[in-house]
Amino acid sequence: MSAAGGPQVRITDGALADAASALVEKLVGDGAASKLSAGDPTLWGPAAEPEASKRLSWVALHESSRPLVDELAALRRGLHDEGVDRVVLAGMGGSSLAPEVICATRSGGPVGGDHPLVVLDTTDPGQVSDALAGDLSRTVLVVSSKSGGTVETDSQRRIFSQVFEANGIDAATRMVVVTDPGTKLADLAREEGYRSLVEADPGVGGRYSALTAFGLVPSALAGVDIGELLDEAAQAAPELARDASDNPAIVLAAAMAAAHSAGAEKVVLADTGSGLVGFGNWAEQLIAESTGKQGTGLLPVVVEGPEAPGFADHGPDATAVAIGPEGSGAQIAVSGSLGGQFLLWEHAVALAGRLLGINPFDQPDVESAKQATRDLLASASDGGGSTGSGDDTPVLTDGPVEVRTAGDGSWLGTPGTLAEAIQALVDQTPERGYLAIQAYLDRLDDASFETLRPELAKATGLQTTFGWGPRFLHSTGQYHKGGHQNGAFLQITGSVADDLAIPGQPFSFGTLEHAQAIGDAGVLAAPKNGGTARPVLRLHLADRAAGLVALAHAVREVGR
Ligand SMILES: O=P(O)(O)OC[C@H]1O[C@H](O)[C@H](O)[C@@H](O)[C@@H]1O
Repeated sequence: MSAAGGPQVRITDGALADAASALVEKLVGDGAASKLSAGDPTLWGPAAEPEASKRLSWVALHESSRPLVDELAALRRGLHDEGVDRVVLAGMGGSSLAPEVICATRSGGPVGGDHPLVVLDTTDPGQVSDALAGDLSRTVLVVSSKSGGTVETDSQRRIFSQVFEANGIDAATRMVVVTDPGTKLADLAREEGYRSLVEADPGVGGRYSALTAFGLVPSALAGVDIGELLDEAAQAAPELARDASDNPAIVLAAAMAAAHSAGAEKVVLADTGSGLVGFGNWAEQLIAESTGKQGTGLLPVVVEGPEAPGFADHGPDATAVAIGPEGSGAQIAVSGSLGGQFLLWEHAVALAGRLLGINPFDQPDVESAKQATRDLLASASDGGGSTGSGDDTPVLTDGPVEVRTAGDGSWLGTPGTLAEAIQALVDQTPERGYLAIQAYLDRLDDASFETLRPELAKATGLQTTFGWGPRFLHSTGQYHKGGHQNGAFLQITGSVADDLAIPGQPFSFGTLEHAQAIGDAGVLAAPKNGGTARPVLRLHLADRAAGLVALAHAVREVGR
């Protein structure tokens, strides 16, 4: 039995438990759990070994991150002594998802609470402006990037720096950098004399970095007791290292892999009262980016709760996973403390990678969308501002919504209305496929767009994901491009009322956001590995609020 208080995994579906048992025994027999906990890089085969040998330090972070507890407490005290207590985090994917969950969970909710953290993981000009409009006299900017070269993070740093100075604040005193040793960002932090440079453990990839400086620096500055978080992980670690059939990581890995073998590649995640806030948004990067490659993988579908469409009523292509107590409809229930669940899911996904036969530490398709964006920006600055092919004539304009496709859009035909266009996309979705809504908007001011996910899932019976762009590019984007090629994509962009220049760059935030959307749409639509092109419907909203109303009405007319 698992130790009391440690993470727990229960397969509540008898057929799935039976199917998983052979894989449980295989992992136990291979000694996979103890090898993983000892940092053995051979578990994923010879091709993955070079990468794996640089990516396994996360198994011991509950010990190696300890020195950060006192170091960060001192940094926080220094800032507080100067009245600086508003923490803004500039970072994408693995550099922001964990601290967002940590701060929201320890505050008891996503907004406000005892440990507020403003997470800036966007290029949407409105959302960037709102972050800049807070009380700058009390603000510290944590600039987090493992590679040190992520364009969103660099752009956010540039504009904060400019606006601090414009307000008479010495920007260098308000910048805390988290990055790997030797990056350009580390050099910059030294040259500019930034307040603090925290070099992270380079032996940990972004999505496994919750308990490195990437997860801990913003959380500690926001006042979270990070020692307690490490204690929770330390309590779970011995459980996860056991080569035993009740090791929760083995059970979870075996269940996900057995479901995958049976054709259920979607993992539907619903919180059933775990007390963890937004945990699914962290887990989805770990699952999607680790497994979604070479035309295979597990697609995480984060839903609003156990009553949401796609959870209890899912079809044979999905497995319902409760984060929290098991409830009706769940086939797997996962519970435990926040630190314990971080470590549990990391172990389980790494072990599932072994069972699926993929390397869980690379992300081979993420770069393609970044390159497409760079190409578009380069042609825009040559050609005077337009982002090129993305500004082509709409196939249809229905009220506030302009309708376009990407790649070979012949599947769309000549729709007469927005509803007909969405219906055409749904009709293109393969049997057991999925729909992905990708909204390049302001995830705070435009939060109501999230209601489109359950509406579309209900109307079509298809598993449906929702991602905010460009945030999802660093999370589920790998799966959408490299995983099972059975997705259909509904991309939404919106008009920008007040664009913002990016200091020192030839493009603005609005241009960058637009180029990211068009760049990714082109990559999604392009046929991969000899496969066929995938449908991408691009909707541009000339008016965001009116566009949402039009979309909501259109979705109600859709069916399957
Ligand atoms: O931390 P950074 O180097 O800025 O990277 C942020 C994110 O960028 C990419 O999209 C990777 O695929 C992610 O795994 C990573 O978390």
